[in-house]
Amino acid sequence: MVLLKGFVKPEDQIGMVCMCQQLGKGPGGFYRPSFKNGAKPNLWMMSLGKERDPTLRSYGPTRPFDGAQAPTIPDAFKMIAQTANSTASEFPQINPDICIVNYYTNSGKLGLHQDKDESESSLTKGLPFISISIGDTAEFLFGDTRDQDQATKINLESVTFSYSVENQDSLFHGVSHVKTNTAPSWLKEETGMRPGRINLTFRQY
Ligand SMILES: O=C(O)CCC(=O)C(=O)O
Ligand SMILES: [Fe+2]
Repeated sequence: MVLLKGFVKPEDQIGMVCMCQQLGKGPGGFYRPSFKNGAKPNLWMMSLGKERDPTLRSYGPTRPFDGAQAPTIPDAFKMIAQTANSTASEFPQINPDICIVNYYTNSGKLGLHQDKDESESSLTKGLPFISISIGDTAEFLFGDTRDQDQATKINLESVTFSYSVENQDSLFHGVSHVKTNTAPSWLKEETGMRPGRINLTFRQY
């Protein structure tokens, strides 16, 4: 995993938040998913490019509960993700066709999991996910097992990182909590963003 601290410039963070606010209110916008175990964490989700079904753990053109199509990934988003990808030069370059946008309220969290819903070919090639975090800082956990106590813990501020997912060796990761009132004040002033954190993961199916 590579962590590029402060990689996304403030004006780009502001632009991304405004675009997420706009897309989030439209068709295919933010909704509160339920997960396989029935959990409904304080998390809102929106899929761009392809629609991800977190219950079935698969992708499709539309989402089952309202038939909405996933909005297109804005070119500006792709450009930022691809620049991060080429900066982390140890990873192969991806052409993202999926972007999962998560909005965590201050009580939001995401249990340790592996991302394995992408195509066999993407997973066997070990293509990276490019992850961008904006807003309040999160405590991010990662490790080789689902055991939270053994996981490494890092703070993800408004930064970006990428991690490689490989078929047999896929990283467990999750968000234990979001730290209240840690977002940069200019972000709130410029966007009116509510307390919480936005995370975008760019993936190639
Ligand atoms: O919010 C994060 O940093 C992680 C998001 C994530 O793991 C996912 O959407 O699969
Ligand atoms: Fe994930």
